[in-house]
Amino acid sequence: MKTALTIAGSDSGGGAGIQADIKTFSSLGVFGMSVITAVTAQNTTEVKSVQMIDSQMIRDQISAIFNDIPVDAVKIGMLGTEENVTVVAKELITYHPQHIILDPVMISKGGHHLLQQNAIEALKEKLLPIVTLITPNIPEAECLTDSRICTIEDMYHACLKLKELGAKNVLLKGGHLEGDPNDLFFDGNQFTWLYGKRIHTKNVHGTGCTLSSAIAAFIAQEETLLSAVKKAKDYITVAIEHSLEIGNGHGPTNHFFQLYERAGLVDK
Ligand SMILES: Nc1ncnc2c1ncn2[C@@H]1O[C@H](COP(=O)(O)OP(=O)(O)OP(=O)(O)O)[C@@H](O)[C@H]1O
Ligand SMILES: Cc1ncc(COP(=O)(O)O)c(N)n1
Repeated sequence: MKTALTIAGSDSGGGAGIQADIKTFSSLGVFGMSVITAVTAQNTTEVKSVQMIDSQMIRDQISAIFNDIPVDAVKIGMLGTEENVTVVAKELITYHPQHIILDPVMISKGGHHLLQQNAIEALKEKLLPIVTLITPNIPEAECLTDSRICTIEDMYHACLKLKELGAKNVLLKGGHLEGDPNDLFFDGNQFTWLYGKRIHTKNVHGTGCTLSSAIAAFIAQEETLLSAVKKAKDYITVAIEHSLEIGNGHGPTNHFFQLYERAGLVDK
């Protein structure tokens, strides 16, 4: 069985972070493992508090896994602090997994900062150049490239700027712009649009986490990067289409639907 590792924060509400990642891995038939970087007290309406895990513990979790279990793909989500960014980059250079997908999580849907300001430079310098793919949303790409992204043209420019910063492949998610959520994939040479249709729902908690984990799961199963990205876009679209009315705020996406579908329990 193929394996995937998520290095991310825990979401007690179960919709984003480690919990969304592991659900995605399982739903896509990949054995999931986790390195927890932070514990958040969170639900569908807010992040109440955050406790960072110290960097020695993060190092220990990473080495425990890599010294025993083959890792076919890594997904990185919330890292929180500069220290965590540095230790994760250092360990990944040591263990050198073949595929690393970086979702540069900065701010939660509710506006809570999940990455300290002084960690952004470290993420750009130490992590961005060593990953296979970075999957920023529009505000994250604006922060990383120090530019405004309002139009399609701006999206192309942001991808080129991320390449200048050392990114090998970019998936710039367009969900935060008006209109349909079209994402732009750039492999350093060619641009490919992944077109979406906006689903009108408030239940979009953890969509970025789910998308990046699905990419990791497909890459672990030996899809090409472009194919993994396309299949992951289909996965998140269905997961949002069937998202769950759980909690009073932004509810989670639905990973179980895929399992029901595979088992022939529902019609597509
Ligand atoms: N309402 C929607 N309908 C259909 N697709 C959507 C919708 N919102 C987002 N998407 C898609 O979901 C994926 C995740 O994008 P999004 O921009 O929500 O990421 P994000 O902001 O990083 O998510 P999060 O921070 O919630 O984890 C992208 O492929 C995006 O196009
Ligand atoms: C632990 C953790 N990781 C990531 C997110 C981003 O998800 P969202 O933007 O939907 O709040 C989150 N809220 N919590």
